[in-house]
Amino acid sequence: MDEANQSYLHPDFQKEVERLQFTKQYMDEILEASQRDLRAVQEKIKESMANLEYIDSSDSYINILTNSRFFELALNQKESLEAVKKKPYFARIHFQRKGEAEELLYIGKTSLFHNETFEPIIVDWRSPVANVYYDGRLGEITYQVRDEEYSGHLFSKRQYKIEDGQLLSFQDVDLTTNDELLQDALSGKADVRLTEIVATIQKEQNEIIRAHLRQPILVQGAAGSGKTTIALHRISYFLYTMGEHFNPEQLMILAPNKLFIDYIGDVLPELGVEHICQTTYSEYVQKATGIKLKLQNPNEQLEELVEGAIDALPSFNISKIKGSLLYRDILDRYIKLHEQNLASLFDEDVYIEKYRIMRGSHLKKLFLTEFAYMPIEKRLERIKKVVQTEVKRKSKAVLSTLNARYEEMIGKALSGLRDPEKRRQTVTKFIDERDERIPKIKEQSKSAATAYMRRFEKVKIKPMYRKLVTDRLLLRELAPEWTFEEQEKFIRAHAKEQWVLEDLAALYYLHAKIKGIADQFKMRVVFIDEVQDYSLFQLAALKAGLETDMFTMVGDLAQGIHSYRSLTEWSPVLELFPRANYFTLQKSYRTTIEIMEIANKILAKMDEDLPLVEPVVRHGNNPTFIKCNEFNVERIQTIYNRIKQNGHKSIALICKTTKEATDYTKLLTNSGIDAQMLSEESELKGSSLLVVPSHLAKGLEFDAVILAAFDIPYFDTRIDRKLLYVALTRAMHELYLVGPNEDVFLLDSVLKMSENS
Ligand SMILES: Nc1ncnc2c1ncn2[C@@H]1O[C@H](COP(=O)(O)OP(=O)(O)OP(=O)(O)O)[C@@H](O)[C@H]1O
Repeated sequence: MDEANQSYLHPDFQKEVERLQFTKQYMDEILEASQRDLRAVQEKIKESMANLEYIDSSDSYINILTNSRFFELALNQKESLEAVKKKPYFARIHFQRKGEAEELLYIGKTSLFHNETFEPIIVDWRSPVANVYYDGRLGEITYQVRDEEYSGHLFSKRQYKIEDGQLLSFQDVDLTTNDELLQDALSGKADVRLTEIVATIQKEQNEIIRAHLRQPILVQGAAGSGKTTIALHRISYFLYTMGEHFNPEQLMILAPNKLFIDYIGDVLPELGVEHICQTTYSEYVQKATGIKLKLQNPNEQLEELVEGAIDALPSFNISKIKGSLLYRDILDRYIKLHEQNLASLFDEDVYIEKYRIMRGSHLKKLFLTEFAYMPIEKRLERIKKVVQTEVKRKSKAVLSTLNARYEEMIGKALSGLRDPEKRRQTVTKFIDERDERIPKIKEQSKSAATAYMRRFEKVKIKPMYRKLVTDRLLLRELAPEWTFEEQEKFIRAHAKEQWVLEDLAALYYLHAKIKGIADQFKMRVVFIDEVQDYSLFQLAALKAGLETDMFTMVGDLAQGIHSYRSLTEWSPVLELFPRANYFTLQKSYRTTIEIMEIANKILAKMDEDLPLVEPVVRHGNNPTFIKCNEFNVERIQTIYNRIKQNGHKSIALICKTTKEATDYTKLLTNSGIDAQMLSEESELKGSSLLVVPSHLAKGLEFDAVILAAFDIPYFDTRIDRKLLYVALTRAMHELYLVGPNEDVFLLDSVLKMSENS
């Protein structure tokens, strides 16, 4: 029997039970107190936090109070509080900070402090000292709090299994012990959606979660290495550490599709993250630019390629070109041209009546130089303000000079002209002239700026872009790198007005450079999952529009099924983000050793030189090949039932294309099987057999996967190898391959044959 299972025999067991009891009781007290007298408790907590800076990262009472989320929960959400009460902490460290007394710190999902003794009852997993738990080593250690280094001694780490508020067992861990909590977490997971992993975050994952928050990061991580999970934990850590200084609405996660947002939907609230923006690139761009587009299905092209086993794409591949930095350069030239056209309109000066108020050349200089850091139309708005101010100031001067001059002329006429009739006539003439000019000047001064600026018409981005892709002469001027034939091909491809995903970066970039991104869409921090499916220009456009490089990007080149239009290597991304820290993750936490062995065979066939994935030690059934010449509902049902009997809940039938998925779903449902075809708009339900086109399976995971290939086998092409690899790596526990032979899965006879075959 292992240590954890006999922990009730441990001399500390009773003490640990009492500690849990005490914690829960204290939580109840806080809950009651918070409801009784909110203000008084707040004050007390403020006082008591004053000396605990090194435990939480906060630098003020207010922050500490914010960090004590437990208290907030107590105030607002009884339900969440109950959830925390069921499992107040998952680990304990026995730690001595240099120069301080030894402490036992209990680590949980939220912090809780004693408001009289000032002692931490639970320390938040995101707090600096909790890093000691994740960092791995026992003995002398150091940790950082706001760039300052602290040192101390870590005597022991203990992990707890607590369920429904009851202590089941605990285990002391060091580097030599098998991480039981992790094993448990990996084998017992049967959720359709992703979950939080705070209790079992591994050292290399922790390094990414806590990597410098003011620097971009790029992670190349194997399938199932926890990229998505880590990105979400980093968001939680980021918001916790930034505290009130950061508005969560300015943080954006970009996910591949709506389905994926649903898939990760549970984790963020579990991690105390709220109000952040979760969207897709396409949705974000359309909102930020205010341009509504009917986009062609971005997977159509992929499906055409995989159905036809097309491997060699033309060298002038429009999708790829639209994602390149050369395309950005072409747009830059286009913007420059537009800028020059506008600049030439400044050749005229600003006048009121015959008085020159401002020189056009000065305004032109403002436009092209001083204000050049702003988007074009923002510059024009600023220039209008400059003109308005100047008109106001100068028109006052003009008026007072004119008034004075007329006064003088009238005075001279009165005193200098002897003939009364002539005097009267002259004076009247001056008065009439003055009375006519002055109001006119006043009137003109009100509208002079607007009248001058009228020549600068605002552009509409969509037609402006459409002109670029359809106007031969313009393209000749702006894309001299392309041959005549390439230019013609490009123009022909756009004869019909059709919008594709690849146009979004261009539209966003034009909008950003000409109109600027409105504040509510100006995210300060961006998290991108599946970043290998982005083009360099998509990333560059976003970076330019948001004017920040604060991106956390995670992806896997081995899963780059859209590489015909997106990234194939990381080096250009690192050039685009020169401040970025680059990390790699090689271990897979999702799949069993047996499944990973098969997936690694496909990985080894890829052109990219990616190292094989190391599965975390966890065994399962051998993947099974079931020979079947055509799709057979009964066979699928037998496998489905077998998997269910094995106790697994989330089960997917992965097909190569959408068409196959649609056909098979029909066949299954017609035979009374509860099958649901997944689409980008679906909501995830765990109860049925999910039929999933391979491209849509990316990012998701299932207890068991049945991979079917009949009509369209996986070809030995670049894209198909990746699609197949994605499909194989979705399975956590069981994998079945159903098809006429193993070749359709690019495998030779390495699989165990099913007894039923
Ligand atoms: N430290 C951990 N403790 C427990 N479970 C973990 C840990 N790390 C990852 N996992 C689990 O491994 C699975 C894979 O994680 P995740 O989906 O985040 O990986 P990924 O790298 O994004 O995968 P993919 O690239 O294939 O989409 C999830 O079930 C996650 O909960």
